[in-house]
Amino acid sequence: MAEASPPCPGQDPSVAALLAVRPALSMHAMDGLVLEEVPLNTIADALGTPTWVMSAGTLRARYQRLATAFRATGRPVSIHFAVKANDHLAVLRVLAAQGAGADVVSGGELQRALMAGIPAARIVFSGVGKTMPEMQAALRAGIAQINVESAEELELLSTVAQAEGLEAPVALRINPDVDAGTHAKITTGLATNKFGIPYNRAVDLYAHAATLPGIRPVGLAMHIGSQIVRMQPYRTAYARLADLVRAIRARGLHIEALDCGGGLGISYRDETEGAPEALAAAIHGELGGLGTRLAIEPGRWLAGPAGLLLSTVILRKRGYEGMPPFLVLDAAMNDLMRPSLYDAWHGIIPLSARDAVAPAEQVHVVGPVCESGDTFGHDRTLPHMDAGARLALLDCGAYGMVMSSTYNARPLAAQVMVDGGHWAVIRERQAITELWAADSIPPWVDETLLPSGGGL
Ligand SMILES: Cc1ncc(COP(=O)(O)O)c(C=O)c1O
Ligand SMILES: N[C@@H](CCCC[NH3+])C(=O)O
Repeated sequence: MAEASPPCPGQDPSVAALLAVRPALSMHAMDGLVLEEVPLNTIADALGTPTWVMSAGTLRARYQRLATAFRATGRPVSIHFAVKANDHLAVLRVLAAQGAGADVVSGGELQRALMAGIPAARIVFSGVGKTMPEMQAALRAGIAQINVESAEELELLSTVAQAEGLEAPVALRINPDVDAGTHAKITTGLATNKFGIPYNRAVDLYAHAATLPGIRPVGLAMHIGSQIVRMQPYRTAYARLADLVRAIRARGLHIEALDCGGGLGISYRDETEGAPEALAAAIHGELGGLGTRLAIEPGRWLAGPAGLLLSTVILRKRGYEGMPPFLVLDAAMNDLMRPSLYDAWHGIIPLSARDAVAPAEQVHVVGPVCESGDTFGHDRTLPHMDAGARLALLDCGAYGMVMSSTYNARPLAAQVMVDGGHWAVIRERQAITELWAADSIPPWVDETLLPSGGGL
């Protein structure tokens, strides 16, 4: 439940502490907060706020650290970026150029991954409710593997594959009933979660899969949750996976692939980040001797620290006497949903060097949406900021812009990618007219407007 624990007032990491562990960010006297080599004020001046910013250099560096950690074990894994974390084509292209494949959970994500240039042979398809058209699209594209999450889905896939005259390479996603020790809303490997096939039914279902027309069972998959920073849950889950491989082989069945899922956590506040080297050791230790191909599906660890959300303080609002003031931002829960949904903590750094060294004070940081849950943090200790001050919300590269909505008729924010000293808009701010462009008023709705006469 790491993220659910409320931050202790007065104990937030300082700006200097946040910067110390984020190598792509630095504070400069004149330019203020700089990402790679680009002053973030330059972007905010040009585009306004709220605006998302992704660092291509950070994506590459993190991919390389992950790949290197696994190569060092002598058993490289195939890395499938979890597209749900950030599905922007530019992000996918940067990772694809490093060698990443993709883990997709919908027909839309499959199309995005293909559009970004990720080869079908490097795509796996997870998800608890794939539709027949989605299965059809995956088979026609010739993706590497479909991770099947139930006996019912297996039957459906067999029907689709036969109709297509194709064979589906299948891994059964197992629910190991292991507590990943993460927030209740982002755990996926417990018996009470909807994901995966009960552990004790896996071997029989694998044997059954081998008899189904159109199905070629190739392996097993597992994903126990997200924002996992301790290795023990992984080790327990992978030990169960190894038991299943041995049991499947004892039945004389062929198994060649293990997908170890994603979930590696990052340091939002002051948690110790999940180390790729430790994950590689856990996978190597539990599964390395089985002679199968190995894959992982990281999302947050690769993309989270690569993204920021720039925002401006609309106003400082005084509350009751003796209570902290409210900093009302122009970003809101419709942009970054994680704090409202999971009580998630995101670091906040002013863009101006002068603001960054202002005396610290306690504030509530909120958005303008009409929900009390529209908050980025209660009792946060931040350098004093006045109306008009700009700031960056940190570690928003995963599950940030992909979870945005237009609630309260707020257009989706612009997106930028930074690479060294370059920056470019990678998605324009949504125009307000796009919000109702697909609306229509049925002809049977009375179109005659009452003459104004009443009203306020
Ligand atoms: C099947 C599957 N794989 C991979 C991921 C990526 O998880 P994370 O972003 O925590 O690495 C998820 C999301 O939790 C998932 O559901
Ligand atoms: N969206 C979640 C994680 C869920 C991962 C997908 N199963 C987050 O922001 O942390």
